[in-house]
Amino acid sequence: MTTAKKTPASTPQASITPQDETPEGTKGLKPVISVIGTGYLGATHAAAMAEMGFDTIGVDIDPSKIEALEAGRVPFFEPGLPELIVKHVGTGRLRFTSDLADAVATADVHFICVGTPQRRGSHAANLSYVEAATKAVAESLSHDGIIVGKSTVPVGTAARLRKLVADSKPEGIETQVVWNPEFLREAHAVDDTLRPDRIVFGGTDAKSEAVLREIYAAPIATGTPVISCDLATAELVKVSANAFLATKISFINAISELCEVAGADVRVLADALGYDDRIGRKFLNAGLGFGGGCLPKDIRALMSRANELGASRVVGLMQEVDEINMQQRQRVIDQAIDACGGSVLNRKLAILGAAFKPDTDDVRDSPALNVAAALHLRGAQVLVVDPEASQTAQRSFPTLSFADSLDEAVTDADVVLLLTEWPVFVNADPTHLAELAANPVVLDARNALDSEVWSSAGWEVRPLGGRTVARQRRVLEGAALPA
Ligand SMILES: NC(=O)c1ccc[n+]([C@@H]2O[C@H](COP(=O)([O-])OP(=O)(O)OC[C@H]3O[C@@H](n4cnc5c(N)ncnc54)[C@H](O)[C@@H]3O)[C@@H](O)[C@H]2O)c1
Ligand SMILES: O=c1ccn([C@@H]2O[C@H](COP(=O)(O)OP(=O)(O)O[C@H]3O[C@H](CO)[C@@H](O)[C@H](O)[C@H]3O)[C@@H](O)[C@H]2O)c(=O)[nH]1
Repeated sequence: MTTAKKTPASTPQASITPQDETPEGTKGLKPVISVIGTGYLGATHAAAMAEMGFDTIGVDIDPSKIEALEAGRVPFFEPGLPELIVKHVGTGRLRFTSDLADAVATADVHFICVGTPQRRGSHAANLSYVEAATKAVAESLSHDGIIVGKSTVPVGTAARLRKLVADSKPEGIETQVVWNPEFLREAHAVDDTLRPDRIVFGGTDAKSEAVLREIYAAPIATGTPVISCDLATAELVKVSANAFLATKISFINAISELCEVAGADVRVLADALGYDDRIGRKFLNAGLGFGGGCLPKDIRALMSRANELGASRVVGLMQEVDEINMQQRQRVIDQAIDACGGSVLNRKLAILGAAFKPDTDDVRDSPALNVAAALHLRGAQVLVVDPEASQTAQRSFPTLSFADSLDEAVTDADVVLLLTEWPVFVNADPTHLAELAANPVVLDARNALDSEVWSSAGWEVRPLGGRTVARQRRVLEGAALPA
């Protein structure tokens, strides 16, 4: 390690430390940082490290990603990231390479940001990328350094990686594997990285703790809590956070089903729950449910790992959360069939949204595309529109048809399905769209439309788990609730 000048005497215990208790020990040369894997997480982390003042080298095995990033182009859509990358490629503080050995030889702290997708044919996480990247870093070490895992991994992974590193590193080189899980959300990645809610360090000793505190000095100085704990706790904090968020969404979706049959309005209910600050309103939007590259695979990896470790209650809980989530997709498919009078065969369906959520082009496990593909397979003429994700969606679902504009998608549609609540859809002029559609029926699978406004413009609005305006009026006028 080229940077730490002084080593504090004691190893920190699990703690939440306020900003002004940063340990001594890293004053001097700034550590140079390598970031292994420059996808959604790694590219953002590398840019944020440069923004925090560190010379940073991003590494990826995908040469097309490196070529794009070196030229200041971000190979995916993430608001604010291109500006940050261009800025720091420009300042010379940030560079990208396919040469991992060169990056590791230059850097002191190596962040592992490669993917941990769901393993084929299993709920478990595929750890082959993390293992390969960590081993490659260990083998390439030419001076002491710290290996910092950021990828989301099942509990116990980091301890195994420590052994792998010990077996792979050159003789005489000192290194340590610690875990620093990442909580950024796509579409808010830059802000979440520069201004995180909390920072978790797992398995640090005094020296690595001091180096990490120096790296995160800027957010720590603004009061961001730092939680230092053992490796297993750090790994589990990350997975538990995603499990809790997924549970919150499936909870409200289960309640939405009850709202639908009882004639209640899930949006009003969620607002009322949200006023209780023990509950909070966030992640209580009922609808098509969660997708993306994190929540679905992380709850499944948790189920798999908990099962291995014999923690059966977590397995049961996550199984239910997953089932409720997947059932939401089926509910929308059933509603579309119902809205078409019993069959979607040869009916024209406008699908608004392909990304797993707004403000991203990520279509990994996208509920919208899942529904679009299922309806396409049932013989519907499906036309998908998305402001940013058409290209990524087309690559994953080449048999689906894509429109260039909202108007094109809605023209002559028998039913419109709002599946991803992009503002450009939610704020569209319903009067204009009603003139284009063959049938002004909209399935609001994200409960995002103003049903009064759309109804006034002539649309029949069918929300998922809420009441239609007509139904609200009937209820207000004293009509009996459905049995
Ligand atoms: N996407 C998010 O919002 C987010 C947020 C927090 C945590 N995470 C976690 O971060 C990890 C990465 O997720 P992501 O969404 O960025 O995935 P991603 O697929 O977008 O990026 C992973 C990158 O790693 C590269 N890679 C694979 N093996 C490599 C190797 N040996 N050397 C160098 N590069 C290699 C791939 O080419 C790819 O570019 C996952 O564990 C994920 O769960 C993701
Ligand atoms: O009330 C809500 C909120 C979200 N969603 C859906 O939930 C999914 C996930 O949304 P979000 O969590 O915003 O997106 P991600 O970018 O996948 O971020 C999650 O996954 C990341 C990767 O682990 C973590 O770092 C983040 O903290 C965690 O929020 C999306 O399909 C949303 O449409 C709902 O259905 N209802």
